[in-house]
Amino acid sequence: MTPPPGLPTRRAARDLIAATLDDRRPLEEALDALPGRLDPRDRAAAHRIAAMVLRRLGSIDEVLAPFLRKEPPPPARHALRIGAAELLLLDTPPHAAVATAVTLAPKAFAGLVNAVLRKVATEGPAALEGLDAARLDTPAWLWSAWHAAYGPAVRAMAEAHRGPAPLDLTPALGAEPPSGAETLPTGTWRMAPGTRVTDLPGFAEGRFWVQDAAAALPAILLAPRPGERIADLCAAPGGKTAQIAAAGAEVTAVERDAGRLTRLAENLARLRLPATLVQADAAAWAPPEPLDAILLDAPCTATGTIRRHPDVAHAKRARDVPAAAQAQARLLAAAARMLKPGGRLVFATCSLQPEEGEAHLARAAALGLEHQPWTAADLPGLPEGITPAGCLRTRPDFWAGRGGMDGFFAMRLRRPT
Ligand SMILES: C[S@@+](CC[C@H](N)C(=O)[O-])C[C@H]1O[C@@H](n2cnc3c(N)ncnc32)[C@H](O)[C@@H]1O
Repeated sequence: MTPPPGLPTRRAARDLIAATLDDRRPLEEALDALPGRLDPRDRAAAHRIAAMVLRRLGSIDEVLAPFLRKEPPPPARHALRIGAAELLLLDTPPHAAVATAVTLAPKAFAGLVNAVLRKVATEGPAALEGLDAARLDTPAWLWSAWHAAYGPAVRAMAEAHRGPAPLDLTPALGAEPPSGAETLPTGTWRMAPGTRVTDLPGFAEGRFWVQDAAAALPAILLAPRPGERIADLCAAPGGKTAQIAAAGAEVTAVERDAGRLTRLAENLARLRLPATLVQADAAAWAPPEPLDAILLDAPCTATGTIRRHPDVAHAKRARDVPAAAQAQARLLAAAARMLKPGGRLVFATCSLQPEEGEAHLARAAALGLEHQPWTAADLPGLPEGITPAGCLRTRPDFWAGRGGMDGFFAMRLRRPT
């Protein structure tokens, strides 16, 4: 049996939870901010604990509720959450889980944390079993929005968020999959959750890049052709730029954030793929001449990525959706002006909210763009991903038995000749 993680791990886990829940910072950013001296294994273990707390927050708080007479301050609450997650969900030996959570709590709350976690150790498993976890672990506004959009499938969607996501890779042309990879029907290589991409043979040589199976679909459906002039708007970290460049098109990647554009440049250098890089607001940028095609992967609430980023469920609020949709509409209008007559545009978001997906069909029509629906034949590996209206709509519960996929929306538009 692997020894339970120690105190530095739990301290780091608490810092990650506090950063995401109290300061509403992205988990990835909080991970980057952990002390550099932290051992990589401690860092990975802290990430695992924090991700579990964030995935199962509603259930964990519900199990704790009967043992708390009043709300403890956040540092004590987070120590309790970590202890409960370890006791109930992470198979940590009870004495280790309780003892480290007690040390983690502010001194004045050590007794409370000790008493509550001892009760959780004995009564918690049965209490957890009786809960409606899918519902409790999904913020209420997301549950109702998804229920309105997808009906009873909301339950399977919520259940898909319960476990860690696999590592998905898009292969470079002619590359062979690493051992242990499952090749999915749409061409993605899938590795077990927790696989470190940098440890895989072929990583440094640029034989693949990290990209969720669903995130690979918009560029596949754009069907870039050699020699076409294509802009990838909102491009970093560059998964879709790489797909377009690998198809032989002349791609210009437009990204507003300088740091993220640097990451995109590093990724393309590793993959030995060419692209013109532009740091600009895509809504204000104009190409030197009208384009054959555009991929607009617009910034969004990212509610389709909760299985990879459990912090998103807690960071976003209902009011973020109309704000994101408005920014997307502005980018869509700008993109429409960049196309040559007959040029095509794939608009995509990794959101499950229809306001950031299907609702843009009407906006596109108002801009004078024609919708060019896809059919199931355009996506042979995943016919269920094409809606009756001819858009791409994936959900986290698709391919549930194989590890799921991100929620994505995409539609294809054409500027009339
Ligand atoms: C959803 S991510 C794009 C993922 C990327 N297409 C890929 O496949 O790797 C959105 C990106 O858009 C960038 N962004 C947001 N607003 C932008 C704007 N107005 N102009 C250009 N880039 C923008 C963000 O910095 C972020 O890197």
